[in-house]
Amino acid sequence: MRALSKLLGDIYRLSMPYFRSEERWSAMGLLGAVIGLELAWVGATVMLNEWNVAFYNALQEKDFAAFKTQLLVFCGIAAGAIIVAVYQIYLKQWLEIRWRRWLTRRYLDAWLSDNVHYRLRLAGDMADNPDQRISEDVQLFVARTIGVGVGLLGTVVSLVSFSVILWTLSGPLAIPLFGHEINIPGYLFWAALIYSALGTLLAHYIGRPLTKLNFDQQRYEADFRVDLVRVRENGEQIALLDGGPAEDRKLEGRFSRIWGNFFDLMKAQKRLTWFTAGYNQISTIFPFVVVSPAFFAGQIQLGQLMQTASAFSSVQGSFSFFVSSYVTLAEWASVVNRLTGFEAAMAAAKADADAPSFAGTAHAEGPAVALRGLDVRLPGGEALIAMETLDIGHGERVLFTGPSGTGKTTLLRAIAGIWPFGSGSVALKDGHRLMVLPQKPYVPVGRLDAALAYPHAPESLPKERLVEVLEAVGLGALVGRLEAEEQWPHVLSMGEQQRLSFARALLEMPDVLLLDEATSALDEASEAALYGLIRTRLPAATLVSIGHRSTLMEHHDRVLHLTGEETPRTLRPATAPMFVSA
Ligand SMILES: Nc1ncnc2c1ncn2[C@@H]1O[C@H](COP(=O)(O)OP(=O)(O)OP(=O)(O)O)[C@@H](O)[C@H]1O
Repeated sequence: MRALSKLLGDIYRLSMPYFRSEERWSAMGLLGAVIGLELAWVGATVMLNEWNVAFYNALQEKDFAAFKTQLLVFCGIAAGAIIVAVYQIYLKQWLEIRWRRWLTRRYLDAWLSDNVHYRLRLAGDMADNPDQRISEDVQLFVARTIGVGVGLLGTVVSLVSFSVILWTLSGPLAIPLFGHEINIPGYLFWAALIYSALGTLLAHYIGRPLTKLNFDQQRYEADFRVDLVRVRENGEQIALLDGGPAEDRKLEGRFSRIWGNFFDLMKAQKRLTWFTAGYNQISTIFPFVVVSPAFFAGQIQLGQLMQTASAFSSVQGSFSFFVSSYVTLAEWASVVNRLTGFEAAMAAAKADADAPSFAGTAHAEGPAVALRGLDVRLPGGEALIAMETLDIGHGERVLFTGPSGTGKTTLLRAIAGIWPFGSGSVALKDGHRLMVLPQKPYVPVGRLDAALAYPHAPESLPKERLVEVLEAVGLGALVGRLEAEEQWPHVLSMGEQQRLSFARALLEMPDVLLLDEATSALDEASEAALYGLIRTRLPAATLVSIGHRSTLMEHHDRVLHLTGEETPRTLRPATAPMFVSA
């Protein structure tokens, strides 16, 4: 019971924001129309129920004129029902796609703002496969909420309407007990209620494992898909390493989880189907069994028999809503769980982003970058880097060196404000803009000018400017393909991608530029040319580089070495033989 009220609470929390949003009027209008049509549908079934009396009595009495009239009446009711059915589906889908659009936009905004997507990845398993949650789960949630919600409402209205009819049609049942007669009014209603309540309890008991199995199934499917995409994206490296068989084994392992869980799902569904199929078969005949004694006793005619049986099956059908929709309800519950978990994980990541670990107050006077009391940690809490004070002056060029794995990149992440683990203060001069050039630049698939201008729209920059920076970084040969749509991350060599990254810096003109082995794929002459370009084009920019090459030294004013021995590590002026502090 507690689980049910939690589920209902979660559904309310997930649904309400849309009906309170800026789209609330269209949302409520569409929902109102869908509900109205659902009620009209129930109205049509009530009319059909009444029509049963006249129609079957006409048959029993071989009254051809009445039969013809009733056919016409039927055509009228059926025409109305057809219009209702068509427009109900149409408007339901309209509401569905609008709601999905709104929710998708909301989730995309939340996921992509404040680097929540990156924080979620660092946080690990809290929200697996966000891609699946934003695409499939949102669609399923909206479809199921409208479908089940409106269906449930129709069921309740139908239940009330037909219960009244059934109660009126069913006389009291006299049961002899200890020499007395007990009269049960509306006994047909009670028979339908008991029959359905038993069915519901049994369906719930048998189908209970389905919620968790559905939840797991969606997760395993998504994991499998993500690994397939990784193979596609890293095809070249896998081919060079001859990693096909290894990927095959891994994917097979992934699929075996789908396979194993699906078998459990099949078994659970089979057990439930044994029950629901049997239950549905009995349901077609059960009303006649209950009503027929009155017919054979001559108390009612065929028309009344048909009307009563149809009212009985409507009441019993309404009561059995839970039995017939158990699989859908189980799927809905697991989607609600997944979205609730996703929202909670995003909210936690957003709260972390609002109180960043390394936030410092921007200063009006002082160095370009000021680090104070830095304590950078790993996600598990282990100390990585500790540093009391480091000031980097305006226009200064500093090189961080140190053995691999000592934490240079993580330090840069902390300075850039995306690393959430640790404490301390990183402050920039007021109004200064910071940009990072990573070792492996992100190059989106699509047009080259979009990759170059990223994250801005290419139209926001004059084409001559794009051409000019492309030529400046030595990619002049690509000018003719600026508007070509290609798989640029696969087409461009790593060195060319690093050049593209420098071109972005020329467009962006940041005040502080962090370069994380940003020239590692280039020859020394090209590296010197690109650093020279930054020096001439961005003479006032403060540079913080990470690198292992000794040739980098000549492009920097100061070298700081991250020691590899002790933990937490700290930056000291370089004394290692390879580097001499400038
Ligand atoms: N997301 C993460 N989760 C767990 N550990 C991490 C994560 N990112 C980095 N680390 C660990 O932090 C340590 C420092 O990594 P980092 O990439 O900062 O080193 P680095 O000095 O830049 O290395 P390299 O010179 O090889 O690029 C490594 O031991 C790494 O395994």
